[in-house]
Amino acid sequence: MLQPRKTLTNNPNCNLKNFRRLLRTGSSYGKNNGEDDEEEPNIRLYKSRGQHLLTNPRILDSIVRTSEIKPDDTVLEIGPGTGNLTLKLLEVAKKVVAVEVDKRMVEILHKRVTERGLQHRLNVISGDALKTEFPEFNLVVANIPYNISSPLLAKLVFGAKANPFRSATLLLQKEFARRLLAKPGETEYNRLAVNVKLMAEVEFIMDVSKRDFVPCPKVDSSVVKIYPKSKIPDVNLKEWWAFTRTCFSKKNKTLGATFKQKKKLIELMKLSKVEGLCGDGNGKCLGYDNNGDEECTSDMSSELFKGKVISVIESGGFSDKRPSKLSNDELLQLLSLFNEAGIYFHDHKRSSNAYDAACDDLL
Ligand SMILES: C[S@@+](CC[C@H](N)C(=O)[O-])C[C@H]1O[C@@H](n2cnc3c(N)ncnc32)[C@H](O)[C@@H]1O
Repeated sequence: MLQPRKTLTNNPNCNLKNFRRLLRTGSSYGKNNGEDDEEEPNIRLYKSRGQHLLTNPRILDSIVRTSEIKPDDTVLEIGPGTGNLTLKLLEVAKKVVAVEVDKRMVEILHKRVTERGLQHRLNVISGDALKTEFPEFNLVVANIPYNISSPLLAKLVFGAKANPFRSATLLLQKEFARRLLAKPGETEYNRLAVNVKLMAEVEFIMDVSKRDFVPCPKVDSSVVKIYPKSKIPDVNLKEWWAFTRTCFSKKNKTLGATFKQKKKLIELMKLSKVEGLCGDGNGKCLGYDNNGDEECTSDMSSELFKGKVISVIESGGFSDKRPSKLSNDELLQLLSLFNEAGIYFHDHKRSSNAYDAACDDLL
């Protein structure tokens, strides 16, 4: 069940002067030119739905400017809320497709857009953006609900082949944005960065203060711009996700140490097709007992497999390297060496579509 916020003013960092005005959900912030003065019904905002409305017109304008919208663009907006950003998008785009899960927001949005006579340019989809099949669009601009950042990003960047778009200008939680922007060797560099960088370039645009939202969230935000790559490395994505999950389970451990773990080796051995081993994925002899505790004495498959894995890592000079310091090119090279040796990471018996796997896994 959705838990409404008990109070919207309990954060001392909130700008209370603007807060009162902004309880009328469509109101603008700071200097008002009168355009947004119409009375809006009060609305209870839900934290569980990430309902923090961006209300500073200067930031809204910067986002629109940064997005470089052309007059014939169809913009996808996830979570339009009461339409503060939508109205600005409608001024410059040919069309806006807005996906909003909260029916109350949809109602307010329709009302505000109709009052400005812009309804013919807006297509509102009432539903969950993660479950909705997006109609055609060529640009994304959105202040998204932060609780769906990871799966939504996966849906956009891994879906870009089917749904190509020029760029996505997104307002994200600052820490999340930092991770997306992180380079190998930086503390924030993790699997999310690695997976997104496979498909897209990420550019930092600006930081946004928590005081620019109503209600005021606990965290600051950043705007980033994501550009899907025109040339994507030729790699099996499911295999890539499973491989990066293994590598980044302990991102600061050396790969030599990670791949010597008995449990990890057993998992890999079940999925791999390495010649000369009896543990060939048929569940017969895996070299260890079912718990992975006791070594099987009937054959030396597990030892052979371990030797194979180690020789692959050594052949590429990866034994002492740590995933947190590897570039995507290096990771791709290692995965390719593994696959060439018949060592696989993805469980092909696990049925999942590409998005589901990415959404489960991206972080
Ligand atoms: C951070 S608010 C942004 C509102 C507005 N764009 C703004 O900038 O003021 C996020 C919006 O996303 C909506 N939302 C939350 N989860 C959603 C989902 N799964 N699919 C679509 N919209 C969602 C919320 O109801 C809310 O209106």
